[in-house]
Amino acid sequence: MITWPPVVVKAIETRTEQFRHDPDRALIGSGGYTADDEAIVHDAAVALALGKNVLLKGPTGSGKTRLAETLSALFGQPMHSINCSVDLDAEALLGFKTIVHQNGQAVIEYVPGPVIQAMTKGHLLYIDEINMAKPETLPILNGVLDYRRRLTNPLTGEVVQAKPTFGVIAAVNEGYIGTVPLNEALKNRFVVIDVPYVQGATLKSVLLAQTTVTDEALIDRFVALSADLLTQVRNGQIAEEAASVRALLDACDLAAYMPPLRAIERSIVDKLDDERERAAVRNIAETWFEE
Ligand SMILES: Nc1ncnc2c1ncn2[C@@H]1O[C@H](COP(=O)(O)OP(=O)(O)OP(=O)(O)O)[C@@H](O)[C@H]1O
Repeated sequence: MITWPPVVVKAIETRTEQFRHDPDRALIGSGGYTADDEAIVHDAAVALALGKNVLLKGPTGSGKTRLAETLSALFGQPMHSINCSVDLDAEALLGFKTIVHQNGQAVIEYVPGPVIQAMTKGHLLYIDEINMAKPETLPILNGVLDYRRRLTNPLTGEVVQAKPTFGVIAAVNEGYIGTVPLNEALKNRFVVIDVPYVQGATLKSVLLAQTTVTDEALIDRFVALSADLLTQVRNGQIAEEAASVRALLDACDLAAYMPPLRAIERSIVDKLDDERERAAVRNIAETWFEE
């Protein structure tokens, strides 16, 4: 159980009340992030309550999105999402103009994008894969992340000032062996929270909660497999996605219907390109599961 400091308790109470009847309530996260270290959730919540931008840093499938959803659920605050590797242009962030017909007349209407919506409604904004943002997108994001919380919307010419509860959570796939580094000026605007793969008893509880497998002995072997895979990742022997919790959840789910080694082949091995890495994962899996 996390003991929340008063600043978080107050933010939870006021925001839960503020967004109780919000038309975007469907955008409130579902929660469910389980931490090895409670400081992860605690510190991220404190930073958000203080109006700071939070950067979740961790390898693929480590629960960053799940953690953002959990923070949204904690504060009872709707969250709008953008993915910088998909939502590449300004339109995807800020919105677009369209022609609508009103009383037989064609009028141009502005449809606000997720950044503008989150700012004007005081919601949370989740920016996934922020390190993949294109150089031309960065000025928009810099303005939003700035302490002034203000931007000039090029589509309307309006200066948009964010409501006080507006908060930004960003995520970057920066793992144990490093990926695309984040631009320093951008990183500087965040409080950074590391989100590593959970292990041991925490991983077991995640697998029990999110897969259909109920056989604890089988789950224990998957947890042991994960620990071994992670050691090999840290040694630089295999790619880090091989130790992804997401891939492990897939393997567990499949293992309810097929031999575990086949489930591991489909969920983990077949995602790796390098034959040496594939063999390494197979070898580790064979120490825990029989043909
Ligand atoms: N600590 C955790 N607690 C609860 N669920 C977790 C945890 N870690 C991983 N998961 C589960 O693993 C899957 C992947 O998690 P999620 O999508 O949040 O990862 P991510 O870090 O955002 O991945 P990516 O960087 O690829 O976008 C989800 O099904 C999520 O529920």
